[in-house]
Formats: sequence, structure tokens, C-alpha cells
Amino acid sequence: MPDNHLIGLRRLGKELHLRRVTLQHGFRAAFKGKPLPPGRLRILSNTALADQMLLIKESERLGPIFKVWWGGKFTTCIVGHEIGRKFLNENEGKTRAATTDLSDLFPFGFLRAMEGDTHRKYRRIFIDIFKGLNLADHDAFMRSVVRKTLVGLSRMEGPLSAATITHAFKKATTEIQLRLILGVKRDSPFYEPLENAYNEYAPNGIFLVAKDKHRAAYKRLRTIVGQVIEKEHGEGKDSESLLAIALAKGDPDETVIGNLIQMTEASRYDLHGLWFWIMNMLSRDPSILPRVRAAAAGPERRALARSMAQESLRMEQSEFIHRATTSDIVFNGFFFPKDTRVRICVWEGHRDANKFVQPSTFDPTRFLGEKQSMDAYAPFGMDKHRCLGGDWTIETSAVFIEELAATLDWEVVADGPPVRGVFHFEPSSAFSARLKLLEDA
Ligand code: HEM
Repeated sequence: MPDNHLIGLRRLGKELHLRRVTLQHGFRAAFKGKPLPPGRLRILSNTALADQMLLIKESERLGPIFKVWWGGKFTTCIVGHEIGRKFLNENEGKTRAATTDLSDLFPFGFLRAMEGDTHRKYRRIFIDIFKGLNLADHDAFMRSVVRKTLVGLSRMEGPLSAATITHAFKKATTEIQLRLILGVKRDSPFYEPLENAYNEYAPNGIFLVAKDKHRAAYKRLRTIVGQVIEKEHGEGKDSESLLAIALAKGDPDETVIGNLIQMTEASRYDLHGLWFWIMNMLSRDPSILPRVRAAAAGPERRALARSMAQESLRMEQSEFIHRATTSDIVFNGFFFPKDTRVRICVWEGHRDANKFVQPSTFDPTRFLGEKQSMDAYAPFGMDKHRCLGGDWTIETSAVFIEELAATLDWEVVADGPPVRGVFHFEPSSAFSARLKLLEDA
């Protein structure tokens, strides 16, 4: 059968499925006596999906709660942090985090997906472990990794592509996270095997569904981490890392070790993506990096660099919080059917002109004054699943920004509009820049 007939048939199949879902939930809503949120379920074209403003436009047309067909699922969108938080708090027992299920890799899976008492127990354990690590003690180490990376990039020939830059950033965040989470230094014999095993486990960010190949790669990772525990953490050889702290507190179970392994992957990926966004955004306003250079080294410069990391996260990278409904819910007069998706639209909330003056302008100074309330700013989540690595993200990114300012000048050769990646919008893959090492770097 010709390809376009097959595509046509598949599309028809999807349309019919969509109509069935619409009717089915429509009947249930009528039975409950509450309407479904407004909005039409339809397959969104690639052009529609490429529009970063799509859900803002829908919320302007339909109100803060509306439905869409998103990622093959009936999805209720909520735009606005206050109402999003209200939804999460009021419906805690009726939703669960919609994220990758890793429970057949290690018991209970990733903290982010846990619920109830299990989540409370492990979250407490991890809060305690995180408290034991003072990031300031690792400032010089992080700085040296970033500097090495930037100097290496500046020595490469010609304009550098987005792929080259992000590859180097990922190597840097891998080195930092392997050291700070698992206690594995660059000169350890386990470093390369671990890096390779991570690249097999999740070459392009965490997978959506665990398959046999992921289970096999996880087993390899777990074996190496077992050797690391035996050879590098024995007899107090390791200095600080989350794993060393967990070991010092007692005998960490498989869930704790599995979570540390997973956290290393998730965070090296998220951080390197954020750093590329930061570089991309700083490229748009040449007045910003000179401000970092001019600030007095120490607390003043760090405060400025932190504000740039925070503003970058307001503008990009943090996009949504996903939940799946585990019961029927009525919220703000609308019916949210069981087994559907809810998307708290974080990116859209961060573009709210009532909360941020000129919300589409990159302006780090908005983070230099009072602390932003969670009703306005929530890149790290807004409920019991709030990110444990929020400060970690801001601090490592501030080091990255300070080092960018101290090391490089660059000229953008090509750029384009942001593109929708697997997890969120990314800077254009056409981005390329000519990097120059500063004379006094
Ligand atoms: C760009 C950087 C990052 C962003 C935007 C980010 C964002 C988030 C968000 C939005 C959540 C909440 C998810 C939900 O409510 O469903 C979360 C949870 C989490 N994050 Fe991050 N994160 C980042 C980096 C990190 C880092 C560096 C670490 C660790 C070193 C980390 C560890 C965690 C953990 C353990 C959770 C689960 C907490 C729980 O469920 O109790 N994250 N993150």
C-alpha cells in the first residue's frame, strides 16, 4: 500500500479514537452533572505544536482551565500558578505524578513517581542526605570543570554547532554530577565505564517507558556503582558526595541507591540543557556578561549570576508539571475524568504579564530584589514533589555563568526560533557561534 494511504488510515484511526474518547468522557461528565473543561480535542498539527505560544493563546480564548489532546492523551491544562497549586493541593490523593515508571529497575522506582507513605519516607531520607552536602565546598571543583570545558571549546576550529556545544556541556555536567552524587572523580578507573554505561542507559535524556535494553543498562550501572561503593567509598576514602553521605548514615537500600543512580542521569541531562539555554539567551543581549565581569568577585557577582540562572529558568526549560488523575475530580466547576492527564502549564504561567512586567524580556534584575512567591515563579514544582535539586541547579548554573563571563566572548553566526524537543522547547539546532578566549582568561 502506498505510504500516504497508510498515513491516511493511521490518521483516520486516531480521529476515530479521539471521537470515542470525547464521547465517553462527555457522557461521564453529563452523568456527574458537571461540564468537561472547554476546548476541542483534535490532533494538533506539527505547525501548531511548533508554536511556543499555543497554550497561552488557548487560555486567552478559553480561560485558565481547558482541554486539549496532548501526547496522545486527554489532557486538562491549567494556566496560572495560583490555580495550579490550588488544584494540586486540593486533589493530592486523587492524582499521581505522571512520569517514567522505574519500579521494575529498583524497588518503588524514582522518588518523583512515588506517592503516599513511600514518598514521604524516601523524600525525608533524601532531604537529609542533601542537607549533608555543602555545595560551596565544591565551588572550585565545579569552576575548574566549567573552565576546562569552555577553554576546550574555544580552541576548536571555526564556528561551533549547537551539537558540539551541547555535547561538551553534557560532558561537563556528567563530570560534576558523577563527582557530587556518586563520588566518582575524573581520574577514577570507574569514571569512563560509568559514563559509557550512562550513555547507553539514556543517550538522550530519560526514556518514557522502561524496556529490556534499559533494564540491562541499569544492571550494568548498578554493578559499577557496587564496585565504586566497595573500592572507593570503603574505609572513608571518599570525601563528600550524596552516596558517601547515604553510606555514612547507614546501609542504604536498593531504592536509595537506585534513586542516586537515576538522579545522576536526570540532573546531568537537565543541567546541560539549561546551560545551553543560558548561553543562547545571553547571546541575545551583549550588555549582560559585561555586568557580571564588572561586579565585585564574591557575593555581589554570585547574586547577579544566580539572578541570570533564575531568569533563564523563568523564560525557558521549565515547562510543565504533569499529573494523572486516579479518581474522577470536580475542580472549579469542571469535571476532570479519572485516568486522564493534567498539565500545570508552568512556562505559560511564567509569561503572565500580571506577575512579571514585560514577561517576554530577559531581565535578571527581577530576581535581585524580593524573593518571588511560588504563585508567580515555580520552575522546580509546587507541591510535595518539589525539586530537591533547585538550589543545586541555581548554584551550579551561577558558576557556569561566572566562568562564561571570565573566559569567553562569542559571536553568534546562526540562530533560529526555539524548537520543540522530546521534553521541552530547546534553542534552535541551527544555533552556531564563534568562540574566542578572553585575553586575561
Ligand atoms: C534544570 C534543572 C532542573 C529542573 C528544571 C528541575 C525541575 C523539577 C521539577 C519541576 C520537579 C517536580 C516534578 C513534579 O512535581 O512532578 C522536580 C523534582 C525533582 N528533582 Fe529536579 N529539576 C532540575 C534539576 C535537578 C537536580 C540538579 C537534581 C538533583 C541533584 C534534581 C532532583 C530532583 C528530585 C529528586 C525530584 C523529585 C522530588 C520528589 O518527588 O519528592 N533536580 N525537578
